[in-house]
Amino acid sequence: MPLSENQTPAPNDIPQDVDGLLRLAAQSMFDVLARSTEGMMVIDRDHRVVWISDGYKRFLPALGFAGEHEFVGRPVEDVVPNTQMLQVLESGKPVLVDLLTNKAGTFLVSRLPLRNDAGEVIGALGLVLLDHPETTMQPLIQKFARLQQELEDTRRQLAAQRRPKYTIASFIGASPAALEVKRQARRVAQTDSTVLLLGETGTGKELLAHAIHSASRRAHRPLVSVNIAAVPETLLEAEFFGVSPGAYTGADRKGRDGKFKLADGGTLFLDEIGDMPLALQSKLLRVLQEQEVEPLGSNTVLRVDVRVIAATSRDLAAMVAAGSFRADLYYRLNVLPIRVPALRERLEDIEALAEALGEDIARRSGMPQKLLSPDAIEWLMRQPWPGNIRELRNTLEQVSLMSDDMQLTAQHFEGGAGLPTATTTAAPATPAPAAPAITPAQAVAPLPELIEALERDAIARALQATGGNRMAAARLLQISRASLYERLARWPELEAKVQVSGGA
Ligand SMILES: Nc1ncnc2c1ncn2[C@@H]1O[C@H](COP(=O)(O)OP(=O)(O)OP(=O)(O)O)[C@@H](O)[C@H]1O
Repeated sequence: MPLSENQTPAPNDIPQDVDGLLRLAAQSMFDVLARSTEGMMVIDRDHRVVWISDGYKRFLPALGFAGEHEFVGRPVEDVVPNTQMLQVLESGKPVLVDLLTNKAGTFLVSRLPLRNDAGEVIGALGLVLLDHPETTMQPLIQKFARLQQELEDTRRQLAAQRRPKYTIASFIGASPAALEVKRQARRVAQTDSTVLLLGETGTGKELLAHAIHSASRRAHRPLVSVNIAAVPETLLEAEFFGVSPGAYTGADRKGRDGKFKLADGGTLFLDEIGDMPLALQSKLLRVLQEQEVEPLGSNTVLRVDVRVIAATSRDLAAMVAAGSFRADLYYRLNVLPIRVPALRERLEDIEALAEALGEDIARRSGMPQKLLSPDAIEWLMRQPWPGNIRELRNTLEQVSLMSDDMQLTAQHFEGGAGLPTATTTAAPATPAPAAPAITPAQAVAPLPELIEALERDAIARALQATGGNRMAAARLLQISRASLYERLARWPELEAKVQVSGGA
């Protein structure tokens, strides 16, 4: 029915020949492209060149052809080196932008499949969008090159940070106990098994983990560390296994690789494994057994090749007995245990350690290295060092910085700040009895008061031993960081002993 003048046609009624319009659009587009691009060609389903545009003809001499008659009619792969037109014929998928380089130059090209009404691929269309894109696309290429350079620099910096800081020779000491540790470290470095480093705080477990990694076949791959005690429990799972894109909104929207993925091909150092929450222990066990991780919010698994070195200052066997550490994980970790001796078990190493630590302190502070008199060495050997080498280092650093003298004697240490936690006259085999926290006069007092005095005193000593480092002090006391913080809040006078930066 004809429309009256003031009637607007409903979209469905458009009395147009849509097919005809589309054909026209295709034809116009073809003509525009044939004229405005650098060149165009069509091949049939037998990959023969059936047509080239006028623009394309100027490439023929560079491709080695005198004229169109030598080129058209021949298989495209015979006349255009490196062509990818056959792949488009085979896959039926367009390649919208690609770079093609051959003896005629480098070109920015597009390739589109041509289909008949039944949808079958009956040929392909090739477009040369830009001739010598290296000059025409210079600004874009420069920007791309700059971004690539920045990415490369960042990768290099990250690799440098992940490079092992220590080798086995960095573990100073020639005592039988130290030599035995180094022998075991060298031996386990040859294997790919899980290593468990057991020892008190500050004995050099982290140093050994780096050393084992750098002596292993994985040395050229990353060493990634996670201090389990330092990561809030709620974030640990994402930290370990990563987050798949879209699992969360906000900062993690794009997804994030977990430490296992980052350590792929290398080593993962799990410090303070004893602080691992029970729920995560079973997941860690699965990863150790299967070498597969499942990022949060994803239902695919990633294969990883990671060697785990775990460390703890806690008594894992006792934790297993108490039910706070899974027995199966403990056995899995305990394949190659190395017990790192306390400093008081290898007092003969103190001189060499003090020398090496003194050199490092001087280098870092920019001041000349101080000499230690024989009586200073003897004094150092008489201390119990509950904070081990970290405590020895803190003491040396504080006494060196407090004095202008070039030689440090026992007197400097006896009167200096940062004294070790207890002084005895004979070299002890076990920690020396500390000065009593409770005097005889207080000895008969309400039990809660006595316990509180003992606790306060123990915390003060631990903070002193660790140079005010709260995390190390909590480890030394074998209490959680949270309970140390709670006690520090209760006894503000102890806060004065906390390092400004070492609170961790
Ligand atoms: N044998 C050693 N030779 C030289 N320096 C050492 C040695 N052992 C430890 N150190 C130094 O002592 C400090 C503490 O060592 P490290 O962090 O490896 O101990 P840790 O056992 O991992 O301690 P924590 O359990 O508290 O994390 C570091 O500065 C380390 O370089």
